Amino acid sequence: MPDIPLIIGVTGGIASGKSTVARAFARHGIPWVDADDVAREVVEPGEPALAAIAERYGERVLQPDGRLDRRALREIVFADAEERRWLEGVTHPRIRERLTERLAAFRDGDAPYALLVSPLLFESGQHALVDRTLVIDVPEALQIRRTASRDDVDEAQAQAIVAAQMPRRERLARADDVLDNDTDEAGLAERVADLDRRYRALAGLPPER
Ligand SMILES: CC(C)(COP(=O)(O)OP(=O)(O)OC[C@H]1O[C@@H](n2cnc3c(N)ncnc32)[C@H](O)[C@@H]1O)[C@@H](O)C(=O)NCCC(=O)NCCS
Ligand SMILES: Nc1ncnc2c1ncn2[C@@H]1O[C@H](COP(=O)(O)OP(=O)(O)OP(=O)(O)O)[C@@H](O)[C@H]1O
Repeated sequence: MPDIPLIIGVTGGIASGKSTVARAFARHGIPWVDADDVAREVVEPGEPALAAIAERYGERVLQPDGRLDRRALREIVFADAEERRWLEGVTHPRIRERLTERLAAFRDGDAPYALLVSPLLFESGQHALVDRTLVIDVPEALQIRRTASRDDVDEAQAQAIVAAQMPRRERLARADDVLDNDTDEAGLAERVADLDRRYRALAGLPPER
């Protein structure tokens, strides 16, 4: 029997649909923490990670008000793997520390299970924080299309971000569960409802009434 509540690690490449899936689970009363949100918190003004980034790259990665210019940093780190590894070295330990705190609060709470949503669950070792993993899977062409239509990135940069992440096949091989998101939002909601029933059973709870 796992700890109650169970923590499910939800992962998938950029624009695979993780946030959309998390919102669908929220409709079943399931809370989540998103590693991308926590990654933003650790580079807020006053945080040591932002000071380290400013020291390495200077003014060109800061906005006039002193906040991080995310687009400028994105262009640096997705063009150069060494810079990306440096940035991860500065941010990931801090992200992990905060995720650990948030997950501990979920374990003390009364939800049947909770989600850790992270694009780099396997790459960053965050999978050690969860009991079970769910991979959101989409074909690469659809992933690139959804990235380019949602974010202010062109197709070449979307490709570079995908190339910086774990290959689809490897991620699938490591998954406990897979949610195929090559569907519309209604189809996605049905797949989430099935998983919710499964996770409640795994947590030793009756289905939602
Ligand atoms: C490079 C940064 C400034 C770009 O910011 P931006 O607002 O443009 O993008 P955002 O943070 O919303 O990330 C969008 C997507 O990019 C991908 N991504 C982000 N960081 C990485 C990385 N280090 N390696 C591979 N993919 C990444 C993820 O799929 C993520 O969902 C930012 O992503 C960052 O600080 N990354 C390092 C921290 C990190 O690894 N975050 C991922 C969650 S642990
Ligand atoms: N089943 C679906 N049908 C149609 N559009 C979808 C579906 N799932 C996701 N999308 C769209 O694809 C885009 C990416 O989805 P979402 O933001 O949930 O992905 P994500 O994995 O959280 O992305 P990231 O980690 O890059 O922030 C969004 O514009 C979303 O509305």
